[in-house]
Amino acid sequence: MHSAPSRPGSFQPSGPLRGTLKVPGDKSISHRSLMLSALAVGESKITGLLEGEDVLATAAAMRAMGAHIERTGEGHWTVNGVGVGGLLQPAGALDMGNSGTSTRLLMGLVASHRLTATFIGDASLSKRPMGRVIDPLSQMGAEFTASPGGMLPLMVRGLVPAVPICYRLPVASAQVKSAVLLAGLNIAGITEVIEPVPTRDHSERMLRGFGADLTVDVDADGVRHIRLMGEAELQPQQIDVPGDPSSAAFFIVAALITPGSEVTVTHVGMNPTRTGIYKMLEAMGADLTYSNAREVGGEPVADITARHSVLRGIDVPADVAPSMIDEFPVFFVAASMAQGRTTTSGLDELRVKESDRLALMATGLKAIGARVEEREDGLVIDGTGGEPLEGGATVTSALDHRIAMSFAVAGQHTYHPVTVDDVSPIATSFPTFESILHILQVQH
Ligand SMILES: O=C(O)C1=C[C@@H](OP(=O)(O)O)[C@@H](O)[C@H](O)C1
Ligand SMILES: C=C(OP(=O)(O)O)C(=O)O
Repeated sequence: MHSAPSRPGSFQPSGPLRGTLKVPGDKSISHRSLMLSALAVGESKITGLLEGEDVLATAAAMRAMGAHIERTGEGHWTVNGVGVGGLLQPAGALDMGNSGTSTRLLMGLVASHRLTATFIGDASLSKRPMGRVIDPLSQMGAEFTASPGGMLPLMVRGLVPAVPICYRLPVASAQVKSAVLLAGLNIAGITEVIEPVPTRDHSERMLRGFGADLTVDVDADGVRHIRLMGEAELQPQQIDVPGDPSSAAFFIVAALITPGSEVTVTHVGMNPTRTGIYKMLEAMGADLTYSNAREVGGEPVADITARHSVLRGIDVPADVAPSMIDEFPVFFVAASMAQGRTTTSGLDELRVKESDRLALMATGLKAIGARVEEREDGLVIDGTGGEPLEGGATVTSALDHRIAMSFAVAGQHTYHPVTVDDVSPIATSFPTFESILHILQVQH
């Protein structure tokens, strides 16, 4: 799916960043809205859908399994679903491109349907661990033939009727949680996921919104017990997808590090399981203000304004990690220009994303003059105190959109341009990133 040719990008400061912008729809919510709409009987309408390559991979897969999915305008999509249990045998392999979320959630859906599906992906996705979903889905009765190390390409043979399980997550992962819950939709009885560390809860919110019988209880130790009653009947919905807080974070950090900047991002999802980046930036002294707080389709939303701020280094508590898991690359950029030391830990998961994000960020930041120590589970960064970084180097993005965008942001406050060897992966989650950055640069 990530088929755009490789293309380098050069980023350099052009003075303050100014303006008001909207970022595309939330990637996690976009995937889920297509999947659940495809499992409802009748017509759902989605607005604000992210039209990035990852979400288009999900749309193509749901079509291949029988859903009628149509784009009716920019971000406007109509889905006629097949009903829970109604997915059909796809004719060919499902190409997941670069998208871990598509792969793991769809493996869950397929696991409890009477069909066999082969999942393939790009070079990055083919190195990512799928054992974490193969384990619980095998307990439910699905059969897997995977490449060595539990990787793609892999084949799933679903089972009907499959077996409901109670599964305690061994790793803090919303994708694993969601895979088990989505499998549970077509299994009689209660499927339970025990979540010791909270992760993004979009699946729970949206399953309930579609009419599933799902409860969440938090026990005395703060552990979440999520129970879903199977053989659910989902009702079609109208979904307005909020702007992606992970995408917004790039422009918020760009404004914070670039002197004279003031940027407002409107309609940003403020689900507390996603806002760790904003809390940590505020702890560093960031001037952020929130306005127009409201609720859209069961998710909190607000406008965020960021003004240039001299940030102070902090110790990021390890338990904040899940609520900012995709924002660490750009957070490291902010830390590299802060006053004093920033320490992060508990970030082993960053090594199994689209790239090894700890290694790539440490190498790239050092190449452009930052002081970074790479530890096994985090980075320790001594910032410049608000001074620009040196720049003047080419960094590697390794099929990782967030690495590419993070270095584009770093290039807003350097003495010499920052070159990213390949910016094409940005299209997986944020196809309009470069054009928005350009607009902010020229609106002085
Ligand atoms: O469920 C989701 O939509 C996602 C969960 C996270 O992955 P993990 O579940 O692997 O932590 C995140 O990194 C990814 O971008 C999207
Ligand atoms: C990790 C990410 O996505 P995925 O797992 O869906 O590839 C991401 O978008 O940063």
